[in-house]
Amino acid sequence: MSQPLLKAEQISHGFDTQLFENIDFSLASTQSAAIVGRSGSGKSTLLHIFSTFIKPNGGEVFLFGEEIYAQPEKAIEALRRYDIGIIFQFHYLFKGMSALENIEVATMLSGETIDEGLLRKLGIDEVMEHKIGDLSGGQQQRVSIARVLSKKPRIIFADEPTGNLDNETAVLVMDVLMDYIRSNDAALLLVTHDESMANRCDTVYRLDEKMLKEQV
Ligand SMILES: Nc1ncnc2c1ncn2[C@@H]1O[C@H](COP(=O)(O)OP(=O)(O)OP(=O)(O)O)[C@@H](O)[C@H]1O
Repeated sequence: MSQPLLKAEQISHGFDTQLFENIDFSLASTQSAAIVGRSGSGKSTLLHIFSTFIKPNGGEVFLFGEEIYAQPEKAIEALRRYDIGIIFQFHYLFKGMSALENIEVATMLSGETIDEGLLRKLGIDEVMEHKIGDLSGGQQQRVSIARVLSKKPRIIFADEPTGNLDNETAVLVMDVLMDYIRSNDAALLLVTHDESMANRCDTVYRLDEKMLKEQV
């Protein structure tokens, strides 16, 4: 098998109390994985650790073969800009700008072009000229997903990407994410409370009692 895009070894972390200990994880290209678990178990924290945002108290995280937290901040910023796609609960769209301008910011920074087909698939092609502040929460969520995919990341980290969406739109967004990783040799790591979305991934892990266990 090819080298994993993401590999984590012996990850331990906590704030006031220890959240998890000695977690090993890996994800190869075209693979998808979901992390489920009760609220407060540390799923989002683990996702932040895997995606360059929190240096763990113990262990190492390798993205594309390089240990993230051993690299200078500039290299970490370049990873965020070009190679990883982040769909988090609070999507960082510029409210005063149009949907199109928001996506253009990402494509200009990464040197990619906007994929019109993707906008159509997400059902947002007709709201591209609208200001973000005039769109519904679900539309904003889909603009933020289009923005992430338009920069052609090699790995996508998503925290409740379908949280704001009705079931039909959630299914559509999962279809788009799955198509994307297959056709771009990318990978998807998802944190969700929605078991039906989790079950669409190749592997589902449960974070429980400080451990990450594959759910069978
Ligand atoms: N920066 C921080 N400083 C202190 N405590 C934090 C910080 N971030 C998270 N925590 C705490 O760590 C615990 C785990 O939080 P986290 O958001 O990772 O859980 P989660 O499993 O994703 O929860 P949910 O399913 O509700 O989103 C919580 O008790 C939270 O309050």
